Amino acid sequence: HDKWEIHPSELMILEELGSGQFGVVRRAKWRGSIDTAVKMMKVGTMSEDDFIEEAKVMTKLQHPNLVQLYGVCSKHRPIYIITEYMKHGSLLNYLRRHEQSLIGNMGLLLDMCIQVCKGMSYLERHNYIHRDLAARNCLVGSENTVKVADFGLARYVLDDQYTSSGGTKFPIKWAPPEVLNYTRFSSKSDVWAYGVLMWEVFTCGKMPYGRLKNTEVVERVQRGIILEKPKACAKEIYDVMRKCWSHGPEDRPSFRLLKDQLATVAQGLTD
Ligand SMILES: Cn1cc(-c2ccnc(-n3ncc4cc(C(C)(C)C)cc(F)c4c3=O)c2CO)cc(Nc2ccncn2)c1=O
Repeated sequence: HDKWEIHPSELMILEELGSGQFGVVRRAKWRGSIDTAVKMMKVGTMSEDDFIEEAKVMTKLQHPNLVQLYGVCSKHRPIYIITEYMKHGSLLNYLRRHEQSLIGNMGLLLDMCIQVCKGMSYLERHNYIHRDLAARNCLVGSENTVKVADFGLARYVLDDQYTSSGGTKFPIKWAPPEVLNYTRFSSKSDVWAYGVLMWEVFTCGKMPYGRLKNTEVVERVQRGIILEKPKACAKEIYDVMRKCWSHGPEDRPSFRLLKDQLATVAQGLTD
């Protein structure tokens, strides 16, 4: 019996949580009491057999700052992907909705960044690359817990508008030079994206580079022009962001190092 295979009869499907490029995601109760989110994968949007194979690995990735994959319903189409439920939805929407109460609270904003860093440090330790880290792909639960979601799923997207760096859906604004030029993903390209996520957090959900077109952003990133310091951000926090945007991946800190650096900054805030 495959542990990661969930029988649909164990799910009581409830309200819709949203719909992305993969189809609808709904809240569900699993085995009567466990709150879950169920992705009902629109056929043709993802290479399902490859994903189902990978799901066995993903269910083993367990950390307080990763949205837990509980399992899949893979015996029918569409397949279902069942994960942990996070009641406040995406970090991006949370930042935008709570800007007034968040903007002055540097300690809370920094804590959100540190939680994401812890989840990413765990993935880094397991040689697992996210490939689309951004505030929109993190989720907020009770007591301001923040978790990284949908890690690794980018590999199974079939839409080449999303997968190719020239595509209209490619996350250009979160991509470092080596990804823009050679789609060379690594934990260090996740670190670049993490720097942009920190910028999103300290601007309470602004769009990086404003309304600049993707071509203009590519040009700037390749010339070494980086995002400006957000007003609500202390200089030593911006210094950490800038290190994440080092042109060469080898000059960027690891998530492991970032975790220690941010903890030191957080300590400095409370002293
Ligand atoms: C687990 N989970 C998922 C979602 C939820 C809902 C709709 N779309 C998504 N998304 N969002 C983004 C997304 C992105 C990808 C990439 C491959 C990285 C491009 C792949 C996905 F499969 C998704 C997905 O399914 C999510 C994120 O997986 C919402 C939750 N919660 C709430 C609560 C209140 N209001 C709204 N959502 C929740 O707890």
